[in-house]
Amino acid sequence: MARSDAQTPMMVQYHRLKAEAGDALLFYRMGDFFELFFDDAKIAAQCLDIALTRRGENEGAPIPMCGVPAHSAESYLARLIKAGHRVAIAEQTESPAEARKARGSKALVDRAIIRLVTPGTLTEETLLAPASANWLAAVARSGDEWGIAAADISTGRFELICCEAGELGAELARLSPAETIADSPVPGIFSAIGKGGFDSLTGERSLKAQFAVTTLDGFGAPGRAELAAAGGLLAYLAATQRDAGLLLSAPRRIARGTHVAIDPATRDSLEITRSATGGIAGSLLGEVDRCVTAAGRRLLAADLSAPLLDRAAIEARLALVQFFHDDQLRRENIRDALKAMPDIGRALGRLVAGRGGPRDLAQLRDGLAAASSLRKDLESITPQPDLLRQMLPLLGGHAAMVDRLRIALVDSPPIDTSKGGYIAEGYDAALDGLRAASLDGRRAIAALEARYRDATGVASLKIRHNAVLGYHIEVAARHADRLMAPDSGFAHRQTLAGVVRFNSPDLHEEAAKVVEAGGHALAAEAAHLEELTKLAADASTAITATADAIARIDVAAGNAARAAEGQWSLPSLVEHPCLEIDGGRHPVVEHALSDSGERFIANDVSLGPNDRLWLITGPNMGGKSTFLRQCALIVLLAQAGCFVPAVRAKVGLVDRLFSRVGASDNLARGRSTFMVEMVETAAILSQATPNSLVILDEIGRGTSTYDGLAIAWAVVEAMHDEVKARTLFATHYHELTLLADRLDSLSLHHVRAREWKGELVLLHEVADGPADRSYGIAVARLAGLPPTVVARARSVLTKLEAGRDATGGIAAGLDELPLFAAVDPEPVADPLMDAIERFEPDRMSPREALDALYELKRLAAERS
Ligand SMILES: Nc1ncnc2c1ncn2[C@@H]1O[C@H](COP(=O)(O)OP(=O)(O)OP(=O)(O)O)[C@@H](O)[C@H]1O
Repeated sequence: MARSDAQTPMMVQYHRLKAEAGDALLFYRMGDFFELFFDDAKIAAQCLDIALTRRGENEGAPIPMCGVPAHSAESYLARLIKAGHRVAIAEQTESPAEARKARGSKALVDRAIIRLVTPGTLTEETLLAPASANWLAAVARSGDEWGIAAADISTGRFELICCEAGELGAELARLSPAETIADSPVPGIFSAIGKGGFDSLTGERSLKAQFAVTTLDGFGAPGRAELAAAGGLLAYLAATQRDAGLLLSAPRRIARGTHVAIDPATRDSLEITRSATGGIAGSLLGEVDRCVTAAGRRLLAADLSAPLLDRAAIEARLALVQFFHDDQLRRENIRDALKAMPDIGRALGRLVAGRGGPRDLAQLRDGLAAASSLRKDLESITPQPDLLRQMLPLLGGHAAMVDRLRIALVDSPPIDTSKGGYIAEGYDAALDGLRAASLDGRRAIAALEARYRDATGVASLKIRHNAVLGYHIEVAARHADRLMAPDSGFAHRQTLAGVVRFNSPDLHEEAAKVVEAGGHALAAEAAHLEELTKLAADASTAITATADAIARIDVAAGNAARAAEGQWSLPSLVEHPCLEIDGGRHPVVEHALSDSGERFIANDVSLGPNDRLWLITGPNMGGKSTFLRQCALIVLLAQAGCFVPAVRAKVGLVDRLFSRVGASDNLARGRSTFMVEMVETAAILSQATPNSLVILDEIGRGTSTYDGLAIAWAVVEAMHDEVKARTLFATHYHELTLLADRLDSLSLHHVRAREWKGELVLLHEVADGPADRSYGIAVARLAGLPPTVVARARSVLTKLEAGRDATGGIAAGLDELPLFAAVDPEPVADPLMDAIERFEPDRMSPREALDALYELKRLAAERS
């Protein structure tokens, strides 16, 4: 793409803009199209499945080109962004006529990049998923602290988060950003490079400027890492949005300890907002969601992604759910009212970004009016839960704006604003006058048409309008002679196959009136649109608060509906570490079973200080994994402020939630399955606290039996003696049940099964005590393993069991092993210390001493 001397001025301009766009695809506006050239064209043509053509030459080679119509560019943009591209939009900043006037007849139209469209900076309805937040996250580091600044400019949410390196993954996983940026790649996190500004001083300055404040104390005095991240974020937003406005609420500082820490592996394993296959269907979110607004769905996803730690805050949410749960009629009335509400948060986002239109204003008008009547409905009900009482005032207060929008806008404004017609009659007398003049002119033109038909005797004569000729008279070619006569009063304009077009002084005069009045009317409407948009933007804080309150009511009413539908119950929360669930169910598995006409068996759990580790054995397919996960999901739902699928649940608040499945396939991350399992287990052992809930499903199964059992054994001991978290541990290693004799707070449980007339019956019931047998071969038979193989397996098993009985099995003597805590930790190899001990300075030449120094530096670097 090097420039050649023979480049046209247009190509020179193109290359300048492309250099500015960097790795973004350049949409280069040419008339009614956005064109892409060179490699950009090849990428876009393939991604969009559109024709790749050629245009002119560059250095002797044809230039690949493809284009998309400007009026439908959004749908193409959506596909490119979804495929992971960024797009720079280069618009014409003057009309061809202006260019000619300013710089001569051959002047090139000026173009400039007006916006960089990236996944994290979208505001258009067509580019966003209605039910998902669209976060842009900037990550920065200061010393040992990491900061995240995250903004969703489609609704204005803005968060600042401070965390340690180990928590960064969990915090980002909570947000699940559409785009993550940093000033250099962050290990373990896929991040694009931002546009600079990642330092705390810039961050402080930019925040103060953005919110027009002189101190950041009002924002909770963010630390250096958060400020640096905010600096990077605001610089990126400025670079991508250019001159567009920015909807940003004051930053909410997410203090440490606000949310239950849930790392990415646990999120995947519990399928919280996304199922293993990637969609919402089959996830917890999909199963809980009964919201009727998109904003409600976004809030519910955020709630489930970040369960709370503060009991009062959770109970406030629960009280609101109960308020709707207890009165079905009230709930359904409110949900009906909510259903009709437009997404005012996102409409506001578009308006503030300068990409909104009269339709967005109409959405504000209708949404804010509906919010105010919702307030009236709710106000009349007593008693009200605290959260509702706090939110009610936020639903109103927009009467003046609603009134103004009501009189200013037509009922349902057109999508295409280029022809006007969105400002209502009676709002502006001058506009009405212009419209009347334009209408009079058009009437006069219609009258002219009738007059000319009479005068010429051509009944098919028409007065038409097009972009090139404006108003003109058109007759079929065979009648043209009558108008061609020099004294006819008509002036010839154009002859086409079949028709001939004319002008006349009267028509010219009337047309000028119409065009002038129409142009002025359009300009007047545009001015009103701008003014009304500003009015909305100025009230953005209050409108956002209304949007948030509506979403919270929708989430609570939806959860109440879900609870009523599935007989879910109000959980009780306590501060001490316990977990008591009667009749708990796994909502997703229950749903799947009911679809196939089967019944889910509810199960109980009871963990407390003296019984905090349950070791669960039982056959494959017996329901161990389901039981483990349902316990975690019930805790998660409870702390998110939702009712839970159980008859009764008492939840001691959990600070961290961990869920690990042994040797799950994770080749995508480039590690062996067993390695992943061990890395994740190590993370739990180092991060879980006595207030955590840990779920370990067949840890240790990814290696040889001896190694696996040894690891599982040691992990159980460590969980019990050191970590002391509430733990559910499912295993096939029956040998682990020996631990029950030694570990006081460990108890044995199993999922029940029976063999009946040679058939295995899985009861899916969790009962006390160890499983009597593993039933592995019976399950294999159930799965259709050939009878010969099953028979052979049985005889091998009999032999193995005989050997086990004779020797005491692979765990023989393990119960006499001293406790984990009493075992000396394995000495850790330290090459640096080894080297220091090996060197003998008295025997070294200066050269050897220098080499030794270099080696020490190298070893020290490896260690850090
Ligand atoms: N409580 C239950 N009631 C009814 N059916 C259940 C229940 N729990 C599990 N199931 C059914 O059993 C299947 C297997 O459950 P799950 O995966 O939990 O078993 P598992 O014991 O963990 O098996 P494995 O040891 O092979 O991993 C589920 O897909 C579901 O269809």
